[in-house]
Amino acid sequence: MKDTAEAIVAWLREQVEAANAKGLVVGVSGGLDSAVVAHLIKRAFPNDSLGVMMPLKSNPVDMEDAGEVVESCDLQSLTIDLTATHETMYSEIRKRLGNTFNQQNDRMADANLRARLRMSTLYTIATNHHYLVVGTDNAAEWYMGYFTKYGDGAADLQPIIDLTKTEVRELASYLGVPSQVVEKKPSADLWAGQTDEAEMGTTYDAIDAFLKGEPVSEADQAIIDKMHRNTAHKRTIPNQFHTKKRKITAK
Ligand SMILES: Nc1ncnc2c1ncn2[C@@H]1O[C@H](COP(=O)(O)OP(=O)(O)OC[C@H]2O[C@@H]([n+]3cccc(C(=O)O)c3)[C@H](O)[C@@H]2O)[C@@H](O)[C@H]1O
Ligand SMILES: Nc1ncnc2c1ncn2[C@@H]1O[C@H](COP(=O)(O)OP(=O)(O)OP(=O)(O)O)[C@@H](O)[C@H]1O
Ligand SMILES: [Mg+2]
Repeated sequence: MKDTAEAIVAWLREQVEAANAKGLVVGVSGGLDSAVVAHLIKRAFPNDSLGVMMPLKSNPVDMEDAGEVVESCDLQSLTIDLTATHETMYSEIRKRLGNTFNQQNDRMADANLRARLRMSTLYTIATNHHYLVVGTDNAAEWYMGYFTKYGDGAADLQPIIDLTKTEVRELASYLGVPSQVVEKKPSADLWAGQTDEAEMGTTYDAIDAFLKGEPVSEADQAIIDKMHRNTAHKRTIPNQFHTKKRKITAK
């Protein structure tokens, strides 16, 4: 894992230099993926890296773990509680939707707004510091489209996107991420009790096996194929309509 860590750190430095930026910022949730990215950005930019904790009715244990993550790599950090912001915005939207508000989609709409408020917060800070926003998607999440479009899926750089969840865990141990975070069940923490595997209906072991070209059960394969197909739109730029009448071509 030493080579992997060093290669990612070198790449992060190159990317920041190429963008004429000064450093890097990441959201730190107390989960595994952001813990790894927190350690990597600290290694890349010891004096120009920042971790942002953004509780939003979050499980207090996760925010305690996030605190231990930034301590474990001595990353500069700040906490911005988004609970009140989210409540104000979501209740205003609900009120204005009136009787067109769809109760069935309530939980997901609420959840995705959380991810997009975190994204907006990180970009506001990035602009302030002239930093780039670092994403935390791993290969399994990316392939499955298991992220909020323009929420946690939105970032300037994606340093761990070709690592399986197992590899992310190995890298975390190598980097010195606190053991309770390395061992924690992956969760988006967008609602109480949420876990990635329960929501997706398959396991990271199965997704990782599939990504490595190993056989998986028919049931797992069907879920993986379906989620990948249904989320193709998240991995591309938006479909564009081009009128042929005008001579402007913006690529
Ligand atoms: N074919 C298509 N072409 C173009 N756009 C299309 C589309 N189908 C949907 N869309 C658009 O995409 C939207 C749906 O996508 P999106 O908004 O992402 O929402 P969606 O995929 O429905 O939900 C996000 C999923 O990611 C999970 N998540 C989110 C955040 C963090 C984490 C984590 O692991 O920490 C996990 C979350 O639990 C949930 O399962 C639609 O509302 C629509 O606007
Ligand atoms: N409370 C939070 N504070 C700051 N950032 C957050 C918070 N919740 C989510 N995020 C950001 O959203 C990203 C996506 O969450 P996700 O759950 O996939 O990753 P994780 O929590 O780091 O790891 P795991 O998938 O193992 O739970 C996080 O990596 C982090 O950057
Ligand atoms: Mg998480």
